[in-house]
Order: sequence, then structure tokens, then C-alpha cells
Amino acid sequence: MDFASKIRLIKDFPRPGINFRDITTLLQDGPAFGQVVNALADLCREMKPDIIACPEARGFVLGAPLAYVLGKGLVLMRKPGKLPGKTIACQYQLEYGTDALEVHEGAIRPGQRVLLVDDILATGGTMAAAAKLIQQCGGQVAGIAFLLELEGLKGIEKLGNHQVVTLIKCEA
Ligand SMILES: O=P(O)(O)OC[C@H]1O[C@H](OP(=O)(O)OP(=O)(O)O)[C@H](O)[C@@H]1O
Ligand SMILES: Nc1ncnc2[nH]cnc12
Repeated sequence: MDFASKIRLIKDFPRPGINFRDITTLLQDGPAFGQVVNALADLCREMKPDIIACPEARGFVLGAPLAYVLGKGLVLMRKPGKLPGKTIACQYQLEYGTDALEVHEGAIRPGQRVLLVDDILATGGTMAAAAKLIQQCGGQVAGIAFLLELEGLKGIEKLGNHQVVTLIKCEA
């Protein structure tokens, strides 16, 4: 299936000059959504993760079904102030602003192999922060999975030596 054609391009959102890749059009297509999750699971199985972690909000949409298919638990990496327990946080830059991610203390056990999942790799700020946060928690990044990489933004360069798998690649 041509997954790329299912993702809508909206120019100048949320700011002039940004080519926004809207995954809602893919998610609305049941067979495409299912095939994307299964294809990511096939790419990630050999990473042998103990647990899946994903950043709010679009990361949850792929992280949850991927964790289900792989039979693993899920750790939510949330935007500030959303998690009720004691948290550990990491700040980062976005293509269009700054933000932070938090996880519950104790959500990742020392030495656990963590598979990180998100919808889009743009500048890499979100995922670099997520990987750092997992390591701060004592976890080991088993690998990183994306639905889409915007290659022109060179986000991959922020992800160091981590193993990265991506289903679709396109220019920024
Ligand atoms: O590689 P980067 O430049 O960091 O950009 C990628 C991130 O941007 C988007 O999330 P966003 O922060 O817009 O939040 P959302 O998931 O709540 O829409 C996307 O879901 C990724 O998490
Ligand atoms: N160009 C883009 N389209 C969709 N989500 C994004 N997150 C960061 N950059 C993005």
C-alpha cells in the first residue's frame, strides 16, 4: 500500500513556511492504519524491546497499538503538568516552538530496553529529548520508530547512534 499518499499536506500550518504533514487522513483509513502498525511492528520486533514509550500526543496514536501488537507495556511521555505522580522532565526545541516531556518516576526500570515511537521525525528535537529522558530514567534505548521522516530537516543527525526505522521518507 502507498502509505505516503494517505498523508495530507497542509501548507503554512501552524505558521507560514511550514509544510504540515497531516496523519489524520491516514488514521481515518482503517486498513491503512492497521497495515502501518503491523509494518512498524515487523520492523521493531528484532530490537527486542521490553517496553514501548511514546511522546504526547501523536506518538500515543501509534505507540499504543504497536505496544498491543508486540505484547508489551506502554509508557506515556506527556507534556508538562499532565501526569499526576512525581515526574522527570526534559525540554526541547520544535520546528515551530519549544516544549517539554515528562515521564513518571519509576515508569522505566533500570536496564529496560525501551522502543521509542512517534509519528514524525522533523528537526529531531522531540525524539532526542525523549531518548535522553529514557536514559536519565536508567533505561536503554532499544530503537526508535517513526511513521514519517522529513529528511530535509536532518533530524536523524540528532539521534546519534540509535537504531532508527522509518516507514515513509519525504523532503521537508
Ligand atoms: O522532530 P521534531 O521537530 O521535534 O518534530 C516532531 C514532533 O512534532 C509533532 O508533535 P507536536 O509537538 O507538534 O505535538 P502533538 O503530537 O501534540 O501534535 C510530532 O508528533 C512529533 O512529536
Ligand atoms: N512539518 C510537520 N508536519 C507535521 N508534524 C510536524 N511536527 C513537526 N514538524 C511537523
